[in-house]
Amino acid sequence: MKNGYSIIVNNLRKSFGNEEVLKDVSFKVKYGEIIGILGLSGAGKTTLLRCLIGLETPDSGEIIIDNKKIVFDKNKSNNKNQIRKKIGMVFQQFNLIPRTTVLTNVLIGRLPHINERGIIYRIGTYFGYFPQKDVEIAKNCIYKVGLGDKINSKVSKLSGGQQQRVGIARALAMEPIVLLADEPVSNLDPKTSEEILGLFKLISKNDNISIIISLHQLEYAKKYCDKILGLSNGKVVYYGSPKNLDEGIIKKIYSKK
Ligand SMILES: Nc1ncnc2c1ncn2[C@@H]1O[C@H](COP(=O)(O)OP(=O)(O)OP(=O)(O)O)[C@@H](O)[C@H]1O
Repeated sequence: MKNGYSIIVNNLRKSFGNEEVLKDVSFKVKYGEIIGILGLSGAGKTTLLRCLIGLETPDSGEIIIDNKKIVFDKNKSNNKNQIRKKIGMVFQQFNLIPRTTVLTNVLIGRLPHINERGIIYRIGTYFGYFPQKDVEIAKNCIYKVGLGDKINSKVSKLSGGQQQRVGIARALAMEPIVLLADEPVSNLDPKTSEEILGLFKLISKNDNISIIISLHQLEYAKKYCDKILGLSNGKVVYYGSPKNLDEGIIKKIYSKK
């Protein structure tokens, strides 16, 4: 089991035009830790997650994932794709292919690994052929999220909570060391939201995967996260245990300034 930090972020800055959205953001995440990002709408939560997965290029600062620094410079050798394979993403809108089966959706999470094996494998997946080894990994992930009886069901026939479980299984099929989830429960009712957050917690502990979740509900963050990252106007105003969150800190997180 890996110890130490899966992600280290140092002095990250990101602007869009004249608006500086991330202002000197620094934090470290241990393997197996679950982090909740809290902040007002527009605080920079999504931008931070997008920087971590390489969808946005920071203006300056450092991101180290699994002890490897991400190279942002377009002119230098780019290791972004290698790093990206270590990070799975779970979306608010699930981002699944509704007319296909749970298994097919989860197998998509295997593509970065399969494509790496060469053009023949890549063509195979295009025609729906997936190596048995990858099918087994995908099935295991489906069992892990509690959908063992739905492997061949169409995603469109599943409830919202079940669809989000498929999204989690697809991210797990990448065999990541970090899972990022951007408001993964905003489209779910309270009971289902808690089930999904409970599943994240279980995965982080059982599989030693770090999970970073942006959340709008303070109560959920307190109940399910090991640490809270409070972002206000692009700045980290709190990083620590939910136990130490007091009224003053909560006010700071949810203030505009
Ligand atoms: N691609 C972009 N181009 C220009 N501005 C952007 C872009 N992406 C985000 N922004 C701006 O950056 C700021 C932070 O946005 P971000 O989506 O990161 O906030 P958030 O905390 O995730 O908000 P929410 O809780 O509403 O999702 C906002 O002012 C937003 O308009």
